[in-house]
Amino acid sequence: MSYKILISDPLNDDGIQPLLDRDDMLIDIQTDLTDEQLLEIISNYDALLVRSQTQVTRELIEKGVNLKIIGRAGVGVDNIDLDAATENGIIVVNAPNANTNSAAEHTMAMMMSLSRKIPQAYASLKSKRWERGKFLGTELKGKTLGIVGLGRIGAEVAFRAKGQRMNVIAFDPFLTEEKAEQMGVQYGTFEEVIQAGDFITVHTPLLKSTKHLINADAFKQMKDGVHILNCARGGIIDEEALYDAVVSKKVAGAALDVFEEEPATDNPLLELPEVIVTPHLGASTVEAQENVAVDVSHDVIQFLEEGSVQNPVNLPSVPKEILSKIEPYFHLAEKLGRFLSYLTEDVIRGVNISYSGDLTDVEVAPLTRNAVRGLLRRYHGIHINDVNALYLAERKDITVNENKTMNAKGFTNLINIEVTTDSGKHQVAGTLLNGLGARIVKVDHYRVDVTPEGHIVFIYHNDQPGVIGKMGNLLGEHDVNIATMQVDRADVGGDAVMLLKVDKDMKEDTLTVLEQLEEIKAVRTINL
Ligand SMILES: NC(=O)c1ccc[n+]([C@@H]2O[C@H](COP(=O)([O-])OP(=O)(O)OC[C@H]3O[C@@H](n4cnc5c(N)ncnc54)[C@H](O)[C@@H]3O)[C@@H](O)[C@H]2O)c1
Ligand SMILES: O=C(O)CC[C@@H](O)C(=O)O
Repeated sequence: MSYKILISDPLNDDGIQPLLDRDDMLIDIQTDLTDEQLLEIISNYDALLVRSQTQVTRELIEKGVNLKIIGRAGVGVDNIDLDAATENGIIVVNAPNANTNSAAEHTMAMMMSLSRKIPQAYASLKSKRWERGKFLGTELKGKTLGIVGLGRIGAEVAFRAKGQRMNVIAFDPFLTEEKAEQMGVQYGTFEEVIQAGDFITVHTPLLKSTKHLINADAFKQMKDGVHILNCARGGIIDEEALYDAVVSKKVAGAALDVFEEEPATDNPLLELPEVIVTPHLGASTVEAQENVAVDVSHDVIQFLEEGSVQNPVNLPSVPKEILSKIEPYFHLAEKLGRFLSYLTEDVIRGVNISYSGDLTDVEVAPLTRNAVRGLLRRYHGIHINDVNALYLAERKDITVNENKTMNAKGFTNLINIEVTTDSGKHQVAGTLLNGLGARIVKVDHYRVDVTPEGHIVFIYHNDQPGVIGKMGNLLGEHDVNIATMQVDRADVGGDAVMLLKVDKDMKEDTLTVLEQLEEIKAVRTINL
């Protein structure tokens, strides 16, 4: 199997070497494509790798009918329509740790440039002027740095600012007073941080909730002569409000690496001498560019080969040690879901998945995704996967619940899936037997013992003499070879089931003949 990978933004050559080294991956580097050209060719590719230039829109994703993975060589994924990727079952990965250091260093470089007016002084002397009186700076030592967003980069900036002997106060919705104390920073609310800062730097993602977080009202609350930094994302600061605050001298200076619209060559803020700028260079170091490209390349290879990734954006990541514990159950969960999908012909309203025994100790969400994938696979074919399984269930108004119980009914581990339909409930349970692999051990209320693979005929019938022989003869006449047969019943003479493993999928006419037998209530042919 070979894969085609399109790289549509410039990525570091050494970083993509792991991809270039592969004989089974065809790498196409085309960094000058227009949007139209990209739309035309995207269906040829299994993977797309971008930085922040390529706009990965819904239209592009929908045209990318063969796309399986989108890799963002960097942190921010605001150039990728994540909902569209999830809906289309495409995993998005990024490189969240690879440029943290560079972005933090860039923030510090901007802060020092801002405090000592280095860009302005540089421009002045380069135009042959010697203006020593014009560029009076301010020390960082003893000043308060307000950090909004104390994630990876915010925390690195805090650490470096303390090295400059600044006082650091930070706000982040996930920051507790204890954590702040451990990090040696003062804990504050958003208002406390913006009111206390001599310098204020933002390090949040751009979200609906952070768009224009720093707006006219926020500027009003700040100290006079405050310095503002944004090396995170354009749009976190309201640029019009910043412009007014600089002109009115409320803000003494601002350092911006990112802008609401990029490239930002026409931005009015460029006219203001107090505003220093770089063209989105936070991650532009040799090290960061190599790191981000290496990280996404590895995830693309790992995903195409094994179906797992280190840095998923639209799927919760599972730590390696947990993954190794639950991986053996992936197949079982998917097969149980698949088995169940054949038991009911009615619209499924709800799914309840119980995990017991050894499974009570582990994170089971990935198993739930696999079970739902199996359940819906009959209706969505290959278009359903881990990424969109829960989304597609939700779109079909199917409620998915998972729970854990101690009672594994004598097994060391047990997964029980129950579906509710308008006409009733069906359930199937399975286990991993030590050394013997996966087994389905219960279907509805009946005990069975069957490996979840191959062709199965499941028959609901009346418990009465002669049924088994009749069925065997009839299948023989229709050239159906029975590999194994199991029966169980609710009560003597009551409801009963028969589970047959057969060598090949049963033909439609055989099924019709079976269904016409008066002892038979229903027949399900199941292909696992
Ligand atoms: N300039 C560049 O080239 C460059 C390079 C790398 C990253 N970035 C950007 O820097 C930003 C931070 O990246 P990171 O890796 O540290 O991300 P991160 O996810 O580690 O940290 C973001 C933090 O923001 C916090 N947050 C979210 N909403 C908030 C709010 N309303 N108020 C306060 N805090 C809030 C989150 O809780 C989180 O701790 C992102 O926008 C990223 O895209 C820019
Ligand atoms: O690709 C880039 O250089 C931008 C990177 C940066 O903004 C990020 O979010 O990682």
